[in-house]
Amino acid sequence: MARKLAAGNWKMNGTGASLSELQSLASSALPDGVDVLICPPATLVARATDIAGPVAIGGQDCHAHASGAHTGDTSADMLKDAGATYVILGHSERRSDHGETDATVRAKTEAALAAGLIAVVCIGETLDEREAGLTLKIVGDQLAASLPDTATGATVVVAYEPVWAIGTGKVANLEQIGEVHDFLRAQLTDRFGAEGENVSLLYGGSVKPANAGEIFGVANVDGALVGGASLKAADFSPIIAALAVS
Ligand SMILES: O=C(CO)COP(=O)(O)O
Repeated sequence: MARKLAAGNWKMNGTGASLSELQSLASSALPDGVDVLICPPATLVARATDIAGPVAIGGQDCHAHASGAHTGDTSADMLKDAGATYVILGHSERRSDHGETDATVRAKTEAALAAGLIAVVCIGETLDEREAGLTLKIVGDQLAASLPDTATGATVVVAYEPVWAIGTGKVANLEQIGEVHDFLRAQLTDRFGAEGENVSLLYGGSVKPANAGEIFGVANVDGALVGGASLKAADFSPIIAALAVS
C-alpha cells in the first residue's frame, strides 16, 4: 500500500523570511496518515530542518557523485547532512534548463538512495508529445530509464507532472490523470512485482486548494507535488487536508 504524500516544491523561491510559512505549517495540527514534505531552495534546507517539526524537508536536486570538483553542485550526502530526508530528481525544469536525461536522473537517484534519501522522481510529457498521442510512451520510457532496479516503495516516489500543466493554471483533467496513473502503477508492478504497489504516485501541475479534492479522488493518485500553492501555508494546508480525507 502506497503512503499518501503532500509535497511542496518551492523551486527558486524563498529567503529566510519565507521560513515563517514552514513554521506555521509545522505548528498546525497535521492530519494523521499523510506525510508532508517541503523542498525549499538548497540555501534554506538546514534552517528549514531546525523548525520543520513533523514536516519532512527535501532538496530539489543532487549531484550523481558524492563529492568532488563540481562547482555549484550539492551532493546527496550534503543534503542528508543538512537534515534533508527527500530529494526531488528529474523535475522537468531540471531536464529543460540543465539538459538532464533519464540516465542522469537514474544516476542521481542511485546517489540519493545510497545516501539514504527518498528520491521523488519526476516524469511527464510536453504538450506536443500529448497532442501527438505519445503520452504513455514518453512517461513509460522515462519511468523505465529513470528508476534504478533497487527502487522500493520506501526509497522512491514517482511524480507525474505534465509539463504543459506546470505553473500554467491548466490542470490535466481527471481522465488524463487517471489514465497515466493507472499505466504507471501497471509499469511499476510489472517491473517490481508487489513492491510496485508501495511506490507513491504523485500528480503535479497547477494543484490548488480548489482542485485537490477531485484529483485525490482519482485511483492511483497517492498525493501531489505542488509548486506555487506550496509557498503559503494557507494554500498548502487545505491541500494536505484534502489528501487526508481522500
Ligand atoms: O512543478 C510543479 C511542482 O514540482 C508544479 O508547479 P505548480 O503547482 O506551480 O504548477
